[in-house]
Amino acid sequence: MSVRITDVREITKPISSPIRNAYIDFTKMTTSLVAVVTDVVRDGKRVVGYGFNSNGRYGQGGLIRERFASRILEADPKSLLNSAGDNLDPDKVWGAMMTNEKPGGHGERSVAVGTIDMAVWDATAKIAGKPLFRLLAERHGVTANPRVFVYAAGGYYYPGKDLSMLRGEMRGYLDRGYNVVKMKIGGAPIDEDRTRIEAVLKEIGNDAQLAVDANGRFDLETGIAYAKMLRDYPLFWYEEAGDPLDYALQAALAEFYPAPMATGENLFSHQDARNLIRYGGMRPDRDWLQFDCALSYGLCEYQRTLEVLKTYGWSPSRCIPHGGHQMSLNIAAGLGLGGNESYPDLFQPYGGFPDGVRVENGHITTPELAGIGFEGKSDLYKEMKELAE
Ligand SMILES: O=C([O-])CC(=O)C(=O)O
Ligand SMILES: [Mg+2]
Repeated sequence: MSVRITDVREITKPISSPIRNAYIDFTKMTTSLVAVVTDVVRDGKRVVGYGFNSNGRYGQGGLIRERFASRILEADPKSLLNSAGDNLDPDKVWGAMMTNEKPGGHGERSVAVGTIDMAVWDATAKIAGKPLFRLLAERHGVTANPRVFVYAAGGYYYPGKDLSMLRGEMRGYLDRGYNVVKMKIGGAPIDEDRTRIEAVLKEIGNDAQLAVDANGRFDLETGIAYAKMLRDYPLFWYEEAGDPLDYALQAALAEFYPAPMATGENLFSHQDARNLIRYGGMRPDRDWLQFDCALSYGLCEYQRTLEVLKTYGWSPSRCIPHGGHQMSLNIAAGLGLGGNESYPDLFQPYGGFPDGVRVENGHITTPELAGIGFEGKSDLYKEMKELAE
């Protein structure tokens, strides 16, 4: 039986909206949708793996076409297979993509590779005829747990959005079964943010907890001023206060903020993750790590990141990835992460869960669909099929 990647396709799609966080607006946001086409047939259908990058970084069509897709297509097909020769070996495909790439400078390249890597894992699990989370658990010798904690991310700044709209948005998440919600801070003066936080806390009462996200906006002084304000409230976490690479700032904040903090969505390699753990003063008993494989060289690299964390005594259960995609849902269910982000009202059709999956008590149950499960989400699969089937 032949197993061969016959094509790697990319199309850049808009995921734009008028929302704004403390650093960027999303009026021009895009994503790369990628298809890895194979010559394998399962259940009478050609196996195609799909991937896309999560929000925050833009589509990567240029890099994908100029370097990463062509390296896969130019490689000896046998060099991309597992030792039995009956499936792709994602690490080998990853190695082919990264040929002649120097170390360091992890940025847009990591998004391009992460997007293709998602499609390669989707194809690999489909060829194996299993949900990706089951495949991952088997490979790591652990027990999968399809029940995954998810929280609702939103609370963006938005033209004309007043406190009652913010409260209504949060109430909507509670109505849909979430018990942790997240809102943006740092895009308004601190007193206004305090008022926004108090309004949301009043709305959610004891039904849910609130996390806040500054999107890397603060210098040390502002980060500390916010820490002093935020510690008056029982927050779920204080996220990405300062620049993602300013580990000293992150470490200094711990002196002013004893409650949980979260960061990592803008760290794109296991080396950067290691620096955060070495120098960022993150506390393994309470803090959260948000590395997002779709932005950071994919699951091949994410597994190396988890190894780094293990070396430093961190449990995978402290990881709740950024991005709200089904790929991280599978990693959470397969490898015991602490949960996954979700954007109930944003970045559609890319975010979210397969049709019919409901949030109950802040958890979902990952369905038993082959691959990542994109075929179970009809609006998303419609766009995917247009690219490759
Ligand atoms: O607003 C964004 O860039 C997304 C983000 O930080 C998050 O989901 O944590
Ligand atoms: Mg964030």
